[in-house]
This record gives sequence, structure tokens and C-alpha cells, in this order.
Amino acid sequence: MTTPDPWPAPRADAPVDVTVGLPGSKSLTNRALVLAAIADRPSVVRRALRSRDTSLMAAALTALGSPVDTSGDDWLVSPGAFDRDATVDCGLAGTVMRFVPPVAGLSSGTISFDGDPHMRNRPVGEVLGALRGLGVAVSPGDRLPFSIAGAGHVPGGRVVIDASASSQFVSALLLAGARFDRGVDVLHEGKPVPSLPHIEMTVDLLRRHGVEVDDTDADRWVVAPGPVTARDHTIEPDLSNAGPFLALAAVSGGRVTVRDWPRATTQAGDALREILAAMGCTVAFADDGLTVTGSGTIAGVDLDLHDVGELTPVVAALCALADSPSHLRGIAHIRAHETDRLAALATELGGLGADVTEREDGLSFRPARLHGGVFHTYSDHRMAHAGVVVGAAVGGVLVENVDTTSKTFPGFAGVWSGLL
Ligand SMILES: O=C(O)C1=C[C@@H](OP(=O)(O)O)[C@@H](O)[C@H](O)C1
Ligand SMILES: C=C(OP(=O)(O)O)C(=O)O
Repeated sequence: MTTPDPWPAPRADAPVDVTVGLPGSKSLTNRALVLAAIADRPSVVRRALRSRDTSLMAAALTALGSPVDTSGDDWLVSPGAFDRDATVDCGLAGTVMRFVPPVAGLSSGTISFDGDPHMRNRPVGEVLGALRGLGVAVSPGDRLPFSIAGAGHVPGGRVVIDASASSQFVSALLLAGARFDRGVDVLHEGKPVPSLPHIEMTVDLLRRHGVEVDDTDADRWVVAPGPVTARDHTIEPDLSNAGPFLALAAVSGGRVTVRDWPRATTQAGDALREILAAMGCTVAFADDGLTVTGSGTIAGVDLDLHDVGELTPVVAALCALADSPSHLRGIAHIRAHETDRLAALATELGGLGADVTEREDGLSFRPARLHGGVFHTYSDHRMAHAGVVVGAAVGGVLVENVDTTSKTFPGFAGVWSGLL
């Protein structure tokens, strides 16, 4: 079924009372796939997220020589010889553009990378520079398109990078690092690394695969050389993608339960529990998941989202609807996400009447009455999430290219309208 474009976002005319099951985590799926592809025997990624970002990762690893069978809900990964030339389409997936090059270094073929037009603007130079320093032949330049002429192995060792633009630079080097001859010792020098929970997720998964990681010193991660032990994974629901659904409870003054919310997780989206509580919601674990109950009004917040920047679009939408001022800080790095999210949110929320000020490293809001209009998404799945949240509160919001949500959640618009 085709979704109209722009898409009239449904309004919540009454408090909702719904339970929703969400697709798997993008971050967990793509890490599990990379580790499975370089492991010592085949393994299964259960309840893998089937979306653009994860399909691109599966295609990339298959092209390199480790076939990923995505025909069922459980994806079978068969590590193979990385012995061929290949091309990798990164789409708009940061995880593909950053996590696959270190794996390509292990190959004995030439691997060419490119992606969507905007992907050529997203930073990857620190990963490419680090790989050069670790003994990998990488084409000149610091952006897509680039190519890697693998020598069949990576010498590895010590490398200093500036990961202040993205935690994915660190995760990328750690994920493949055990397979480098000398492992990898990554030292960060620069402004603080954002999205640290995502590095903790990487370290946690590596340890589950039997890889020795020393992260005792701040800003330094040492991965010992050795095999990556295969193990099966069951992917948790994507807690960052729970954002718009839980926000619906706040917006409608109703109740939303997200099924199977893990009691312990490394996902950044778990921070939504604290954020929504600070905005005036009641947040509680239930037998079947996590339940958020809205109070009927939304309280403004002063939050540093440096660790959980990917939650910004939905949180910003709630701030625009809040009845007291808000400040979102520490998120300059999200200007390099799928779009310049600070500029995009200021423009689009402002276009619907929000009193929003764009700052160098964040956004400030004062209470205002919002109205309908077209909300542009800039090919950013999470901009679409922000648009539908405002649309649930305010009539007449038309979300342009809502299907851009297929980056991490195909069928999002259908699921969303089914709740309202
Ligand atoms: O490693 C990952 O899976 C991710 C890390 C974060 O990237 P940044 O560190 O670039 O913010 C996050 O925002 C992104 O959605 C997913
Ligand atoms: C920043 C994001 O994605 P990517 O993995 O492409 O960096 C995101 O999903 O919010």
C-alpha cells in the first residue's frame, strides 16, 4: 500500500490506551551481524530488525564473503573468506559506513563504498585515518566515496582518534579489532565522545563473544587479539524507536505500553524512562513491558542529551508542546546525523508555530500554541517521528516523506495510525 505524501498525521482526539510491540534494535542488530560475520563459526541473529539500515548491513557482509540469510525472522550468518572485490552501499546508515571499513581491511579484495547523496557529508575521516595508521590501504580523502584495498589482514595496534563527532568511530574500530594481528588500542583525544552508551553496547557484545576488552581508563579502549567466538543473539525491541509511541501517552494524556522492554539493557533509548518522568509522565514496568501514562500536560525540561542524542527529535517535539520552557543541550554532534537535526528541528517545529531557538549545541523552547502545516523530514526517520508526535497533538500536520522511517521501522505510518 502506498502512503500519501505528504501524509496527514492522525490526531489523538482522546487519551489513548494501547499496547504496542516494536521491531528489533538497529544498533544491536547491526553489531550482532558484524560480530557474527567475523566469528569462528555460523550463528543466528533472532528477531533481527528488518529495515533499510540492517538490510544494507546484511548485504555488505554478504558482499564481503560472509553470507547473511535474511529469508526468515531469524537471520543465519555464515562467516566466510573475505577474498573478493565488493561494493558496499551505505545508504544513510552510519553503522554501515563506519562499522564495515575495518572489516573490509581484513579482506583480500578491493572494497568500494558509497551511499545516499547526504551520506557524502557525514563524517567518517577519523575511521579512515585510523585504519591507515593501523596498516590498511585506504583511498585518499575523508568522505564517501572511498575504497579499501585489503591485504587479507590488518596489523593493528595503537591509534589516536578524535571521536567527538561520533561514538561510532570508536565502536567501528573495536568491533573488528580482535581480528587485527595486534588487536587495537584506541585512544580518544578531543572534546567529549557523544553517545557513550553505544560504546558500552559494543564493549558488552564483544565480551559476550569472548573478546577481551580493557576499558578501565576513560577515553581508551584496548581490544586483545584473538578469535571472535560465535554466539546466537535475540535482539531486544528498539527502545529509541519507542520514543514516538511513549510520547503519544504524554501528548494524549493516555497510556502506552511498549511490550518486552528489557529490565537491563545497554540501549540509549532506556533513558526515555527518566526523560518522560521528568516531563510529568508516570513511568512503570508492567508484566508485559513498560507503561507510560501521561498527565494531560507536558512539563518543560532542562536536559543534557549528549549521551542519548538520537532521542532529541522526539524530545524536542514534546518540548515544543510543553507548558513551561525547555533547554536541550550537549548535542552539537547531531548536526552530523541523518540531517543537521538542530537546524531541521528549529525550522520545522518553528514552522508549526513553536517558539524555538537554535543554539550551537542545542535547542531552547518557550511555550507556544502550535498549528498545522507541512513538516519536512529531510530523509531523517527521527524527524518523521517528531512530526507525527506534534501531529497527534495538533490538527492538520502533514508529514512529508513519512516513509523515510523505513530506515529503522518499515510500516511505521500504518502502525502509528492503527493506534489512533
Ligand atoms: O553505534 C550506534 O549504533 C549508534 C551510535 C550513535 O551515533 P553517534 O555517536 O554518531 O551519535 C547513535 O546516535 C546512532 O543512532 C546509533
Ligand atoms: C544517528 C542515527 O543513525 P546512524 O546509525 O545512521 O548514525 C539515528 O538513527 O538516529
